[in-house]
Amino acid sequence: MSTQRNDKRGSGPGRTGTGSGAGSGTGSRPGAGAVPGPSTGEATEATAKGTGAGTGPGAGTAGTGTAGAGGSGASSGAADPAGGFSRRRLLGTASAAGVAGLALGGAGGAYAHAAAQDAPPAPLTSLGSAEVPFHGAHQAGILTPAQAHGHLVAFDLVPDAGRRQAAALLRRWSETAHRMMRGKPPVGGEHDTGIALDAGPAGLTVTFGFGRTFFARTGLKDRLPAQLAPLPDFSADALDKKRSDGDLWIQIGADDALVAFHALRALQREAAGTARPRWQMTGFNRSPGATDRPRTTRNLMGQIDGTNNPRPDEKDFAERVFVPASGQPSWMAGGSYVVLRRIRMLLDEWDKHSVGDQEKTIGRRKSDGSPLSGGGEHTEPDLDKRGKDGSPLIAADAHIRVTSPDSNGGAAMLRRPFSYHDGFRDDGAPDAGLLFLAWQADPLRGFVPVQRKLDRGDALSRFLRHEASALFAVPGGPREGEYVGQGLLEG
Ligand SMILES: C=CC1=C(C)c2cc3[nH]c(cc4nc(cc5[nH]c(cc1n2)c(C)c5CCC(=O)O)C(CCC(=O)O)=C4C)c(C)c3C=C
Ligand SMILES: [Fe+2]
Repeated sequence: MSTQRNDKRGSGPGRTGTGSGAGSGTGSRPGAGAVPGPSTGEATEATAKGTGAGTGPGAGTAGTGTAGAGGSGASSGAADPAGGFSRRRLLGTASAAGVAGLALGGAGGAYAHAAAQDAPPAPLTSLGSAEVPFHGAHQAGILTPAQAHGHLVAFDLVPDAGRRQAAALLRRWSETAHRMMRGKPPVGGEHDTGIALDAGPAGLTVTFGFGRTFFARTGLKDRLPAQLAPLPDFSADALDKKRSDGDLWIQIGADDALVAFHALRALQREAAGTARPRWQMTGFNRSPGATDRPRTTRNLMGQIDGTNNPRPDEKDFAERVFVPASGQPSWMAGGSYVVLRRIRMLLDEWDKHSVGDQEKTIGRRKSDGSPLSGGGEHTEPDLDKRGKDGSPLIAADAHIRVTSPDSNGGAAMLRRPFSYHDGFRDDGAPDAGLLFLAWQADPLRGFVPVQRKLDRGDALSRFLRHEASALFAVPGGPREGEYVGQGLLEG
């Protein structure tokens, strides 16, 4: 089904992904190179403009299928050419059902009924139909441009679940992730509430990881990677242990909020009896198409954030981000280690400062992200350049100086964060900030040395509070017929 969808619309750059040996979900970014991360969020929309999104497949399905009436219809809809069931086709059959007098209820129902009669079945937009491959050298959701909606959720195995139960869970989860990333309902569709029934996969990615505690609980201590050693304590940490760590981790991203929640709900349901949610965080990024052209996203402090991420076209990119094929342990080949930090921003404090002060704090202009040493957003910052008064244009404590690989023995990481806002605190301040996600081949050559420096005090840290922390081993992408982590659990 989904292949057909992409074929008809053209599979140009964006979240249709390259699916090449380079790994799954490598969207490329028109006009700005294949830069992963927040900056690429608009690639899909930019692609849509040039790919004739109007030629929708399945446009003639209305009235031909079995109307999957009601909530569980996702599992009883029209068969697609690949032998599965497609929400896209169900959109057509639902229209037919409406004409046949299905109770839709209320004004919305009346509107839907009229719309179903008047309009030909509308094709999904390119945003809805964007599909990221599940299989590949790397799991999807690392190189994939960061989506507009994200959920991060950690699970702990229940006391009597061991290696066998964990393997069965990863097999179930992988199958469901694979299905949903193609716009199909999850495994066990009879229990599915059809939350995203009318939508395509909308760039859905599901990424799985293993925490340090998983290995003791499953008798796999001999396979624990050295890279999962606990992160050091940082002096400014104020970590909530209940929202930190975990045996298992899932990152979900999609450009539609219902698609993202649907995946979260399905995966949580499938964990029942084997693992319990430990914590969950919800985040967001700019929506594809919100800007005039693909632009690097902004964080909640208003800064352009993601400019100087390592790029896949750089020669040392793969070795910085991914465990090599010959790396140890062997089950982590093609994998990566992700550090999560929930970082609250002191926005009320931040807002009191002038734009000039805010720019000095980072070392870049707020308007266009250009470094204070001159040039445009993508000009390399000149850390040696001085102003007329002899002082460095990028201050000694500016965030980009303190975090730059040049200041940290080459340490680098791929940042792919989500913003979050969870209401207001007792003092009235927003509980908002960054779900900071850093991907690297080894945290000791990525996050750790840089955070040690930040902990000693850069200008930005005054406005930040690290409130939760976790580190997970994220294995390479599965091959066809495999589940994520099979090399660990069965190797
Ligand atoms: C330990 C690593 C890092 C943490 C924690 C971190 C938090 C954090 N950063 C911003 C905003 C920006 N960061 C920028 C650049 C940047 N940040 C890190 C690392 C951490 N940031 C690195 C390695 C870099 C790149 C440095 C370089 O090579 O130039 C920028 C500038 C634009 C960009 O390149 O992305 C901003 C803005 C926030 C708000 C934050 C915590 C909430
Ligand atoms: Fe940063």
